[in-house]
Amino acid sequence: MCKTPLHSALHALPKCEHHLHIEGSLSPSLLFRLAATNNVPLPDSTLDPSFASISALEERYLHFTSLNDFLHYYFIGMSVLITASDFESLAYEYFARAHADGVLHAEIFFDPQAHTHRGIAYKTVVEGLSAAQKRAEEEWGLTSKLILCFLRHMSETDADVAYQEAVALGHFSDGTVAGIGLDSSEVGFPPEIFREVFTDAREKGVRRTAHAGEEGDASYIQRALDLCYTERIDHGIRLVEDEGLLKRVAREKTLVTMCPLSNVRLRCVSKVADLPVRKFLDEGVRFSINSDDPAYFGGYILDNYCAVQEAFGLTLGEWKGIAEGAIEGSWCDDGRKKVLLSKVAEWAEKYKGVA
Ligand SMILES: Nc1ncnc2[nH]cnc12
Ligand SMILES: [Zn+2]
Repeated sequence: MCKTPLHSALHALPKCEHHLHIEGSLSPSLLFRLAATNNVPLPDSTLDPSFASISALEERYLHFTSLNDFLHYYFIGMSVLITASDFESLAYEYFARAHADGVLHAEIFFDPQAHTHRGIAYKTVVEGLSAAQKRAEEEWGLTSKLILCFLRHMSETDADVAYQEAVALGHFSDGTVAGIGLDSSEVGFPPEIFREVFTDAREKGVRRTAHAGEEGDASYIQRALDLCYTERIDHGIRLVEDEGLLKRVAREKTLVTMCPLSNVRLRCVSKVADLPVRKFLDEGVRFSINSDDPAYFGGYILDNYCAVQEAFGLTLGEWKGIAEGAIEGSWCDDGRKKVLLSKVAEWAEKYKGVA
């Protein structure tokens, strides 16, 4: 339990999560269990002692030095996911945890190329994730969307193969997949490499987002917006380096999906208090708070909310505004948004006077 006196109010606050890599919710214990069940060899622990035990791997996750250092473990980790049922269990466990943290709507990333390149069919991945989404909605009323992410360290041709597979299966037109995103190593892989696929997505009415301004400078954000027509920016913390761009993002109400604990673990900032939360609030930048890869970064969404509260001491009114902005920036329909907004209003009424 975190130390903030607002803990129960933050717990009860109706939340939307927009920045969650489902493969990043694979805990070391599940990783070892699936490696054994599926007979997937893990790296030799004489070469990398992190793989000697669950606790050794957990300990290693405390010391990432950069995004690329983390990605090395992230891609090894997901190699244990083989069957549709593995993907279903992974996503169902994430939804259970998100529900317990007060998430009512989640938009989750998946990395199809990381699976197809090791022989796991795109259809297998989506079948498992969709089954979990259905169960989460039936059991808890937790609505969700899938966002197909392209790995930016791979070519645009490779991204297009993944994209065309989803198009051919009708996954964008039938709503199985709501949108596309861009993740993996940022610096040296600017968004415009993928402009053709993003342009096609825009023409087809497919929603678009991209990681930008995590390790890359503010120009990555500007290029994602102008050359890939992204409607959201994932991370976006380096927006503060370009005052004009920041004002534009505020004016255009572009949602920035922040991930505080991730930014500290990957050393983008040294502490949560160094993130531009106060600046974004003062300038009217719309943002949500998210967990990114919770099994790797030491916390799920509520831990991230609490970390922000401990660092910035926000008021209930400010949290209400953040929650409303997160709903407005979601990709669910207007009916669902209305329901979510009314729950935030009920929350504000219930907790008024607490702080
Ligand atoms: N924080 C992050 N940045 C870029 N790519 C990712 N893939 C998973 N987590 C990521
Ligand atoms: Zn991310």
